Amino acid sequence: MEKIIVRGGHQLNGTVKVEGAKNAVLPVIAASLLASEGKSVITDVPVLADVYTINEVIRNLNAEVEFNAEHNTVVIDASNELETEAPFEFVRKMRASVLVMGPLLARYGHANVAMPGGCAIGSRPIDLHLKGFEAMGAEIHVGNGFVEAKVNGRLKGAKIYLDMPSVGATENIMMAAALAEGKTIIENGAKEPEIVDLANYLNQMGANIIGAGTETIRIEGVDKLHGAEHSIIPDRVEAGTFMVAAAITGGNVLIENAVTEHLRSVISKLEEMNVTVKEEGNGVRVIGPESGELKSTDIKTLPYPGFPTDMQSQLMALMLRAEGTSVLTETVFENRFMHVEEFRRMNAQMKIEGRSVIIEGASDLQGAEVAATDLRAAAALILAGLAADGVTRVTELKHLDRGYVNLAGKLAALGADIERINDTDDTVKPVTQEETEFATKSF
Ligand SMILES: CC(=O)N[C@H]1[C@@H](OP(=O)(O)OP(=O)(O)OC[C@H]2O[C@@H](n3ccc(=O)[nH]c3=O)[C@H](O)[C@@H]2O)O[C@H](CO)[C@@H](O)[C@@H]1O
Ligand SMILES: C=C(OP(=O)(O)O)C(=O)O
Repeated sequence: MEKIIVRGGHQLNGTVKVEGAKNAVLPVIAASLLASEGKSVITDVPVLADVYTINEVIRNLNAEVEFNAEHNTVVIDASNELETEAPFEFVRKMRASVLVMGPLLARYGHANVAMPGGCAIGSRPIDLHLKGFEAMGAEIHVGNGFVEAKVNGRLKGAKIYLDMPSVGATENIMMAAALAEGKTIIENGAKEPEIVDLANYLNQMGANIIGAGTETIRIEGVDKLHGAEHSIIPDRVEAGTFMVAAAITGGNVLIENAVTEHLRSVISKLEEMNVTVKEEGNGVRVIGPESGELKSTDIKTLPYPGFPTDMQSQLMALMLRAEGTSVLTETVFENRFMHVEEFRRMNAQMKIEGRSVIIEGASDLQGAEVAATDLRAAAALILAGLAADGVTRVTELKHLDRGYVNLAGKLAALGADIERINDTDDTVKPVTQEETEFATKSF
């Protein structure tokens, strides 16, 4: 079994570079299905399991995809006639596969995608995506584990109010509306930087979208879209994870490519906790306080620009080491506290009360064998391990590989005592880019 082994107590120092954002590249690759002519060239693509999965999804739909992992580039030619069915084997691995629905429906008037189902962080329905398609004239049929959307002729532009600013629904509707007849207005849309990145890519493809990044997005449908070149924005969650790694070890780390504008809410909480954060060059320098000087704080997760749910478990790890009582409230997903039990195995003093976790710090964290319950929980357990006494072993690394490129290797380069091992052959080896690629290819 693959494990990450962390021996805590080492300060992190040096420079680390952030990859392209997972949550930006997945919709961008899905959007490439809208191009009935020309090739798309996507750069700054992170080498992640989820990227291999979305590439497989669109290959299966008959798009041509070349992933040059060494150069972080994906070239997509979707000018062939495409299939319109995405089976469960892909959607099960990665919920973002549902993002092919908007493009297929808009281009072919038909999409049949396996129902994503719930996952470890919540039930995650797609009702808002479907309501949007219906408002544009699609008929929706749910049965036999699939959700099918059909329209006679083209989708028609519509005014769509989202009950909540769902990232995926905003993306799916924006992609569908790009090729619809007439104007679509999305109200109460998600404002995440990844939405802006997708809109920029769609506009490069010939779409006419304004207002992305605000709650009202206006899309004037066009008849055709073509391939385009696009580079993916840096991953704000990976950047935030390294910020916590520096803070929790009392280290001093320059995080290159971190976009401070995308990280305001995280930076503000780190500063409240007595962590120093300074913009430097094209990144951010994070300096953790001396041991015993981290201060407690309260955090509530919210849609952007509020505090991101994808940084909740990492900040929870930091709160464990802060003096005093911290309260962390999760409002985006109803069940994103599975990591609490794992932290408790590391001697964390905390309890769940409804949608909040009350943390009594500073806990004397002890190394333990812990299992990652989802992607960000995997990172958070590693972060806790950096500050724990003794050896922490983190298992269930398939979650980690979905969203972090070589996290163990990057932390080791900053001075952490960390390695990734495979128990079955007992060889202890550092994680290289090639190994990550190899491991993720077989997913
Ligand atoms: C690939 C990707 O970009 N994933 C991100 C995306 O997920 P994702 O796009 O799935 O997240 P959403 O913003 O859609 O979900 C937010 C909340 O809305 C609910 N909801 C969503 C859609 C819907 O039709 N009905 C409904 O009730 C969800 O169950 C959840 O409680 O945004 C989340 C919230 O920032 C992040 O944690 C994920 O990392
Ligand atoms: C929840 C996440 O991703 P996904 O929506 O792909 O599950 C995440 O990136 O933390």
